[in-house]
Amino acid sequence: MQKLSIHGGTPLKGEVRVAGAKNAALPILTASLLTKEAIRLWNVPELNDVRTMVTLLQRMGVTATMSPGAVELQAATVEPFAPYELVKTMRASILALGPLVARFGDARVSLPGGCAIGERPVDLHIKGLEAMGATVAIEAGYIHATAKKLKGARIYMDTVTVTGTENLMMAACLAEGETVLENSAREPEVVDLAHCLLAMGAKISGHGTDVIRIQGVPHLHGATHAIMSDRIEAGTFLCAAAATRGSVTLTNAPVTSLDPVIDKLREAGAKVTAEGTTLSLEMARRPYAVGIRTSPHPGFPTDMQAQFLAMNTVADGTSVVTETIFENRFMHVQELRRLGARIDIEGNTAIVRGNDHLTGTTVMATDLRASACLVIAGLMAEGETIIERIYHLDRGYERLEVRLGALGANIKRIA
Ligand SMILES: CC(=O)N[C@H]1[C@@H](OP(=O)(O)OP(=O)(O)OC[C@H]2O[C@@H](n3ccc(=O)[nH]c3=O)[C@H](O)[C@@H]2O)O[C@H](CO)[C@@H](O)[C@@H]1O
Ligand SMILES: C=C(OP(=O)(O)O)C(=O)O
Repeated sequence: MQKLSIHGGTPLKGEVRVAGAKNAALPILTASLLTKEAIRLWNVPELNDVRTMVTLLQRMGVTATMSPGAVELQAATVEPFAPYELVKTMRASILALGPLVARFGDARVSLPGGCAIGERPVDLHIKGLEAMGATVAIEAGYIHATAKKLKGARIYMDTVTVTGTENLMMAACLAEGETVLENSAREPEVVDLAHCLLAMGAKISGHGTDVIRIQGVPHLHGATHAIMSDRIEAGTFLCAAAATRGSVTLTNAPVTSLDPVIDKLREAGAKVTAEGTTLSLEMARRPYAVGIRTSPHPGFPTDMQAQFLAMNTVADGTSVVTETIFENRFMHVQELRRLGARIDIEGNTAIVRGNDHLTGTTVMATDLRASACLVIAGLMAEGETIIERIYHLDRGYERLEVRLGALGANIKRIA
């Protein structure tokens, strides 16, 4: 199994281009199931999750051609079935459910099961499809949804769900009549999906707000779409630069969707400037401790909590970090403690007392952003940090060690 070896202590310096967003690419890839015509995507990140999604689509009969940064898909004939062996490696496979039942009237998608960061039920996806007239049964671990023709409905979601909103928005595109999604997610990735669907001929308004209206159409057509840049990858580079007291410039950066992250970096003492899609950060001092409370967009993203927690371990002062989205998203804390971090957990809150240094040792990554957190900790720690189980990292970061190496980090992948 591959590992990362990091010798910490070098401030990150230089320029890096932000890749396409994993969490926009995954739903947009499944949107290809909504039409028999070709969908051409640009700025597609080269990630294991993207390869898994393309494999899943190919397994269903979709033809896919991948070239660096681009994917072309055509779902002319499809077997609407997503098997457990692929769904269990990537929860986002649930995003096939809405498009499949909307276009083919019959879909069998494996239930994703639990996850290292929380239980992550999909009840709101199912309730929404039922409200649109689908019959949904759980059969031997599979969600089996059928509908002659989905019908538009007013759907209220009592919890803000990103993939739930995306699944229902895609399904509603081919439903009869109008669907209104109340308390829908406002995440930039939902908006990017809406832009792709609009290019395919969908009638959607209100994306980016908490009420999305979709007027169903009989058919969608082919389209070309460039995936938005990854705000979480960008935030991770910024956080790593701030934590190592470095200076970096990001190009192709999704600047406006980074407001909550930039705000906290400035509070930590970083100088952050933006010009067009270029974002620069300079950190001249030990970071100040910053309080974090995760919440749906435009609040502070849960996918950046672990990286800021890493920075807070060496900060000047004590911080309180509260995770409100996932009930078990502090698995990185016990690993950070092994590096010398002083963190107490009380329920969904971590209290971090800043230490003036961390010391390298062997740690284990438990999920995607926990891996990024440990990389940042390794970049700050004295001596060598070995990170095991980095397959989590490869799900969502494109050649991270190569790009950090180009910024001066002493980091390498070892067998
Ligand atoms: C592929 C993708 O885009 N993943 C992102 C997406 O995950 P994902 O879409 O899975 O996360 P959700 O927004 O659905 O989850 C938010 C909360 O809603 C709960 N919930 C969700 C659905 C449901 O049917 N019932 C229910 O109770 C979840 O358990 C969680 O507590 O949004 C998360 C929250 O920003 C991010 O961390 C993930 O990176
Ligand atoms: C939790 C994440 O992804 P997923 O929803 O694909 O597990 C993430 O990107 O941090």
